[in-house]
Amino acid sequence: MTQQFETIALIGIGLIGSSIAREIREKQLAGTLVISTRSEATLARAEELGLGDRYTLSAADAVRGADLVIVSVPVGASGAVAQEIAAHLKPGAIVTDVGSTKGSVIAQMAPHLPDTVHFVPGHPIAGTEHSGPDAGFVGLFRGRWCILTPPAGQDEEAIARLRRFWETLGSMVEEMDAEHHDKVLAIVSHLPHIIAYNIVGTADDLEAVTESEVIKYSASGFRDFTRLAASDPTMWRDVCLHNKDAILEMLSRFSEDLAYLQRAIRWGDGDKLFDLFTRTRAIRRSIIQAGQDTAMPDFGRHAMDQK
Ligand SMILES: NC(=O)C1=CN([C@@H]2O[C@H](COP(=O)(O)OP(=O)(O)OC[C@H]3O[C@@H](n4cnc5c(N)ncnc54)[C@H](O)[C@@H]3O)[C@@H](O)[C@H]2O)C=CC1
Ligand SMILES: O=C(O)C(=O)Cc1ccc(O)cc1
Repeated sequence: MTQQFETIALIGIGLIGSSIAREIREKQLAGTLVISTRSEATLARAEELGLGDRYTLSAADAVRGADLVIVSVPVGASGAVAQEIAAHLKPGAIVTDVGSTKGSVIAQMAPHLPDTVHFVPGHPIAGTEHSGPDAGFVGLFRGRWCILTPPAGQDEEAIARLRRFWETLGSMVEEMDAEHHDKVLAIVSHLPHIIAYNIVGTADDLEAVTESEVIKYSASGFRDFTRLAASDPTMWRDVCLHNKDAILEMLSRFSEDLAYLQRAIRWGDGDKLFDLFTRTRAIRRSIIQAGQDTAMPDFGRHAMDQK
């Protein structure tokens, strides 16, 4: 493959950062790949794994001379990273991130970044419940969406270069505004994780009563929840704190619908239950039939946007 950037700096080398690093190396997308993270042990591990060409604990040092800077840290740390790198960025550099929330990352980073760089926030909708540099792998982004949320008026060439980068990693790229991103992701990604954390927590509380039955009889439905509930606590604490409004809005809709379901069960209203379960089964089947089980569902932009 052809080199796309002379120097790429990766700040943060966990699941996402190290997956990107492996792709860059395999596809030879950078002349030089510089890796930075704040923990000495993680940086040493990245070096052992041979993920980059140069390693440094200083994010400021890492971005000097870089044409593309990718920030891959928990969203709550993005402001501090932006502040640290701002004065050392090369004019004309593209600065991006991979954070699961976009409004908050933009609010934290943009005020620090100089006008001489192109800020194009991004979010690959691909991941696992694992974290750290060992968890990454080539192919994570293949066939997955990557959403870019550039501010209005951002340099088109910078957006096009970043789009091409993600497409080279196998992603399908879509652009949308940060507010819409945060609402869509609240329902398709953030709520499922919160519900998983909650149901596993509830089962854990019940375990005192049922002894070890929760583990013993856990069927695949419960096991699926435990996978999501094993996701990184720092990352998901930050997602909850940094997409608060959209998550609370979706949680309140969810609670209303759950109360409807609860009432149907209480009053033995089998028709209501059957109708809902039939509708949801059709949604799953249509996704599978269209071969789009990796695609972002179109939840209807207008419905999502109205409060
Ligand atoms: N895990 C997932 O499935 C996905 C995560 N994301 C987003 O990607 C970002 C990174 O997540 P993961 O790679 O999963 O996390 P991770 O926990 O595997 O890695 C985070 C990395 O950031 C470093 N770090 C933490 N605070 C830092 C700071 N202040 N300065 C410099 N480095 C710092 C850690 O040492 C580690 O190298 C998060 O913003 C997350 O929301 C996006 C898509 C999927
Ligand atoms: O592990 C899973 O099922 C995920 O949902 C991964 C994931 C987690 C966070 C994101 O922002 C995007 C994807």
